[in-house]
Amino acid sequence: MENAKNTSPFKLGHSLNIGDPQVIGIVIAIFTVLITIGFFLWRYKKTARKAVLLMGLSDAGKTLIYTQLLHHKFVRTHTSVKENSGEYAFGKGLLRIIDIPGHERLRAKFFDEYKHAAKGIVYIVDSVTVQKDIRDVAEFLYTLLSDLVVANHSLPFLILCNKQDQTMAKGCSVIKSLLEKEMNVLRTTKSSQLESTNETANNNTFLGKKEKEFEFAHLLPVKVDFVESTAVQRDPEEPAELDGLKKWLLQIA
Ligand SMILES: Nc1nc2c(ncn2[C@@H]2O[C@H](COP(=O)(O)OP(=O)(O)OP(=O)(O)O)[C@@H](O)[C@H]2O)c(=O)[nH]1
Repeated sequence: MENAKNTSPFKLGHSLNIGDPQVIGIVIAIFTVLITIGFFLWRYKKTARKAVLLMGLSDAGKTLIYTQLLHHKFVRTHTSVKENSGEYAFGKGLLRIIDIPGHERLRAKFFDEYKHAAKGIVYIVDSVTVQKDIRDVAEFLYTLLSDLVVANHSLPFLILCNKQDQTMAKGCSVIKSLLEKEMNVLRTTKSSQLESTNETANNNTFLGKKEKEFEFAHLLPVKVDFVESTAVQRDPEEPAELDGLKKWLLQIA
């Protein structure tokens, strides 16, 4: 009994023997636990959701909004074939803004690549052509909203009604009701397509409340907000009008 007391590795003073295999075992165990915790913290930081995806049809203004937000300047843009990614810092906060190409053949691939890092999605709409392109605008939005990652993480959406400097631009409330009407139609066609082919959806294809007209408010806990923007400067000395977008970014950060 006396012997056991003296060899206890927890007893400081004369009984702590560094070469004791028991002590070595404990030290190795502590190191292993610390390294494992460190590794998980590092992985968590690396994969933490801090990206905001700029999405929408081609020509909506994503790349110009990206450059105005990050570099505060107007640039002549071209159809993007790859993503732009950069850090948007404000106060103590930091978000990664990712401008995803709007081209039909590219957008799904980029969305799949970045959706796991997304903290929110900005869906940019060309307010001039929205009525003419309503089917495509609504269909792409429907695809994004019914994605499982969006639903599981309740990712917030901002519908950004861009190009408000144009006289033919529709306002936010008109765009919202145009989209709600079209989403309603899409929802019916998508559910009957599924029924007729006897397929089971691999995502939440039914959006909103059954037996009710489609409303964005019914998507909660996925919150969908609408604001207006103008990404070109009306006057070269004046900044672009992106205040609504900036406020929303602050809210979700
Ligand atoms: N008048 C006006 N033009 C804008 C505005 N925002 C963007 N544009 C113009 O719209 C065109 C398309 O803008 P982009 O930023 O390239 O569009 P995009 O959404 O990135 O397009 P993709 O790269 O094809 O996905 C450019 O000529 C822009 O200068 C705006 O607020 N007002």
